[in-house]
Amino acid sequence: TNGSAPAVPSDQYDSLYLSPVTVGSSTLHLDFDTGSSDLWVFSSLQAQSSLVGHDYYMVDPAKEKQGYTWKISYGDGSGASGKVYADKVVVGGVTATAQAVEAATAVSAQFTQDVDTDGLLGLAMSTLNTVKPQQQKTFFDTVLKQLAQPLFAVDLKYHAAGSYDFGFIDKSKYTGAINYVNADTSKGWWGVSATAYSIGNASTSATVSGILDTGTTLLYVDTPIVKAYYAKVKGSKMDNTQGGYVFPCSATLPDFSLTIGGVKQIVPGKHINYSPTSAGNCFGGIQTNDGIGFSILGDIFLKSKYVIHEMGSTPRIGFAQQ
Ligand SMILES: Cc1nn(C)c(C)c1CC(=O)Nc1ccccn1
Repeated sequence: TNGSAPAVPSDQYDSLYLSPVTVGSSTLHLDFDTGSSDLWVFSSLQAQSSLVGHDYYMVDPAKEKQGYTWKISYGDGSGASGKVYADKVVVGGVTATAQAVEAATAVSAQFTQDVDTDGLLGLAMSTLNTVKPQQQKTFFDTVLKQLAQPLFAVDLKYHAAGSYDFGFIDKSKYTGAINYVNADTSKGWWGVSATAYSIGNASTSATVSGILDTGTTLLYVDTPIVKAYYAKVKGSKMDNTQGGYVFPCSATLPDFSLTIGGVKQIVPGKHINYSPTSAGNCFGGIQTNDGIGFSILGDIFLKSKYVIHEMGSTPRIGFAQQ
């Protein structure tokens, strides 16, 4: 069986995208995350005060995987932990009958405060799954064999609802050719490399290695590239109190592109105006990766493309223009 689930922006700035998932007998709204590999949910194991505003998973003790635990921390300092259950998970009509469902007992403030997000559904390699004593499969790995093709496609949109397709490529969702490159999955992520970047119509040769990450809002690249980009934005500055580069909301932002597999993958300048700040300027969608040693191609990069993640004998990534 193949299937498709909507990806709805959680707010007016596309901070994250939420997809409806049936977990046991509840429908939760999860953030599908190609940068991690745990399916975790807000649950009845948590204090009631943490559940206000959230939909949550009503655990059934009979389904608990006794003695199993999980604990995840993300690069931005957020995290969660809890216990593990085996239950039915349905995404767009695709059913995993005994999927490892990681029920939270504790979650960090970033997640508790975001009342729209009821958990995450990881879509990176299962080698990054945090469950102990036995690592568990992602939803995609669990259903892989029942899909017509071993792939899922990501169609995030700018200030609009997109979708995640499982098992098939939807020709109505892209124009032109799909450009495929091999994925570097050696670190558990969907890794890609670019051979150049461009700001406006000026191109610079450089190696930009990064991971595709639907669970990250912005596009994080090496500091020299960030500086070169905002040098082209009048009135822009690094604002440490806001935590990144800001600029006048009236500024014209140049397009940015990464050349992957010989093809320029363009991020329209308009997409790089992420949101207004509390200080009356606007926060940039391109920010520094703080020397973590790789780039994070988050939603700002992804929302102009249809991106196929194919787990064949050689994992591949396909890029097409929306
Ligand atoms: C924002 C960021 N900074 N640094 C160093 C990294 C690695 C990130 C990406 C990140 O943490 N993404 C995330 C956060 C919560 C849930 C899912 N993905």
